[in-house]
Amino acid sequence: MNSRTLKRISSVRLKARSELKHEEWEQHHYYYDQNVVSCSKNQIERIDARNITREEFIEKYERPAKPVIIQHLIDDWPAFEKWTIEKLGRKYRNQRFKVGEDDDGKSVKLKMKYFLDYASNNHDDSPLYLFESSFGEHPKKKRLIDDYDVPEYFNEDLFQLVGEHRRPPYRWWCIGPQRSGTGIHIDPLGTSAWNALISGHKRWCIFPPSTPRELLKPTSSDSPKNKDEGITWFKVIYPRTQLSSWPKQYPCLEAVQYPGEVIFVPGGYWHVVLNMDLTVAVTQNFCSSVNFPTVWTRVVRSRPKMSKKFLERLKRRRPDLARLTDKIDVNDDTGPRSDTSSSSSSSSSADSSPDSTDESDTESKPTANHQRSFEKGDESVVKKIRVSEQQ
Ligand SMILES: O=C(O)CCC(=O)C(=O)O
Ligand SMILES: [Fe+2]
Repeated sequence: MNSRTLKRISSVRLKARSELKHEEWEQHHYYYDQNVVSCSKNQIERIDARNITREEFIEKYERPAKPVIIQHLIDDWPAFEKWTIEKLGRKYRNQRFKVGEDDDGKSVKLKMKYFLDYASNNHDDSPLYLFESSFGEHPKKKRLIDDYDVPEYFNEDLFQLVGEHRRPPYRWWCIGPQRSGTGIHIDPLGTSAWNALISGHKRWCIFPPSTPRELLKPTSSDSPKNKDEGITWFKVIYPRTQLSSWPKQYPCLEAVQYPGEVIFVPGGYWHVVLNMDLTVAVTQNFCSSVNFPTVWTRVVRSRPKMSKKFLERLKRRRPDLARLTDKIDVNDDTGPRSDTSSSSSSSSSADSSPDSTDESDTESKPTANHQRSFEKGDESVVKKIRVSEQQ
């Protein structure tokens, strides 16, 4: 790393992971372990988008909530030419991108030129991950939007109805150094996701929604300072999933995602990701008419203000779904869960007035580097929900 990069990285590391001392970034020597960034499993079904219509995809994969890797869905994206590391380094050289959050939940940003130097030249156990959701609102960074299109399979996007400024964050542009990743989680608000890989390789493990979180989540005793990192999961939990004693009803679906492939993660599924080499990807979460009942329940509970606006817009634009909300019991807990319930009591006291404010504004995608704030925000949301349920 060049000395300017080193200087910027030291400062960013301190802000993004204040719990780690300088030498602790490399304490496990994962850089020297090729095993964790290798994988020969291929347990997620693959399909070829050229032979499957949107309607077939919805009936065969989205409605039955089947994780699947889709080939040839994004072959015509300009991103394959535009998002090479060299071109990104030139076009966005001095633009600052989010690589984490500080202890107050504020974005920690780094210029592209420093991040790319760091990405290819660090020995960190779980490197910083560039994970940017606000590129659409930025004069220069918004050019990224021209380089891809939402695939037809996923083009129903009901949160659009509430407006760009009111809707929860929904798209992330990501550059992941080797060994960076996303710890085990379920995506927010019951939404489903697609994740399109432009370059590099991602190792995925996916588990059914019913899998108990206690089985899947590393604890502080597993790894005091790194329990939420993707690589920690692969080191600590993954080996257990491969034993004959692992419960058969919670199968681990493991696969490598190759460049050009899109993975579909249905709402409610647990997933964990490790970047096996330097990756460039874009991912979006969505609410469609298929996952609407679950998402509606989650929105009413954790974003009451937004749910009112959403219903108002649905009445005009999707009266069928607006009518459906009358039949959904938002207190019914049998539906897919979130990964929010926790025995941890680390969150500060949350007030119990779910109708006065939306509670989960802090709920976001749990990248390794902002997982802590996701947990914090989420914890308080859960507490508030529990309080409101008891009332
Ligand atoms: O690191 C990744 O590519 C996975 C991201 C993910 O699952 C998420 O953002 O919810
Ligand atoms: Fe996710």
